[in-house]
Amino acid sequence: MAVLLKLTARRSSASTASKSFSSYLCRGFSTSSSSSTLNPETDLKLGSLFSRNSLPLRPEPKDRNVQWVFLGCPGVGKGTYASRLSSLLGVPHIATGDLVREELNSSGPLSSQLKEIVNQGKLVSDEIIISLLSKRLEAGEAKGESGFILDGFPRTIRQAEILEGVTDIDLVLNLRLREEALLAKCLGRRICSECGANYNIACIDIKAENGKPGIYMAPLPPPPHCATKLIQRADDTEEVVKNRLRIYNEMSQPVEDFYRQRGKLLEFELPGGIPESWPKLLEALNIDDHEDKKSAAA
Ligand SMILES: Nc1ncnc2c1ncn2[C@@H]1O[C@H](COP(=O)(O)OP(=O)(O)O)[C@@H](O)[C@H]1O
Repeated sequence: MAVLLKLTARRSSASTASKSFSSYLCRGFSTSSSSSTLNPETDLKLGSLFSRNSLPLRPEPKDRNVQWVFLGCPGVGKGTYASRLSSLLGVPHIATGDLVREELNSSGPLSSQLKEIVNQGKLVSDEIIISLLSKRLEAGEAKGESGFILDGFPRTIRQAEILEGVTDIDLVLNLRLREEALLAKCLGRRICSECGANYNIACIDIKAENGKPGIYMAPLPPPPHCATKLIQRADDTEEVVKNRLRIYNEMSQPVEDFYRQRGKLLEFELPGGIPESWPKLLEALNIDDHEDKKSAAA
């Protein structure tokens, strides 16, 4: 597949490179409550993983794959677009929500604690998220992965600071969608319990009003072999989604500002469903992929 990435990576200044993850982590978490579950042995791994790739070993953009972050409200489609771009660019799509759900469904020690937090729509502690992300990056590194598209991380200023302290993020894409569509999209989300593919049974048709354009998003129905195996995420109920949206709106502004100040934030308003949005997103990202543009609706 012919992909031409024209994006000029915007990198933070080299001075940030000397800040180690551990110093951020220790400083950041030293003031956290006594209920902190910080495990330095595990949590410091994120820093060592990144710092193995950091100055003086920190590679130049031409030597490494993209390091992007996707921000956006629950239901906006971060997972869909991050996953498409990850296939196109050959970098892993790492969604912290998926890492949390894997841990929650395991028989690990955090499972019941996570279930309670996630099913109320609350955020998991920075310590746990960093620990899960560290493990995922370490596993990826062992498989020779390079670059990433992070989806759902960072969600707090502390997470953003930790990430900024240990590696260079080239671009932060902030996906936006009309508020009215978000709840319906979350409630319509379905997952195949067998293959894990994501579908959406909601048909969103918001008429233009008060100068705002209308928006139409067709459902993404499952093929017959998945149709009988669909499940819904336990946190995709109306009450929990409303709570997630409220918490996201509360926490996201400072994270957006953090990246805006560093000149890394790219705002992208979704104009509709995948067929309308995907080619425009590629254009906004300066990515040329003739084949993919043609098959956007696929
Ligand atoms: N970076 C993070 N910080 C804290 N909690 C997180 C983070 N990422 C995921 N979670 C937890 O996992 C849940 C599911 O995340 P995600 O799949 O990204 O959902 P959403 O559709 O709300 O964006 C969140 O509601 C939260 O409890």
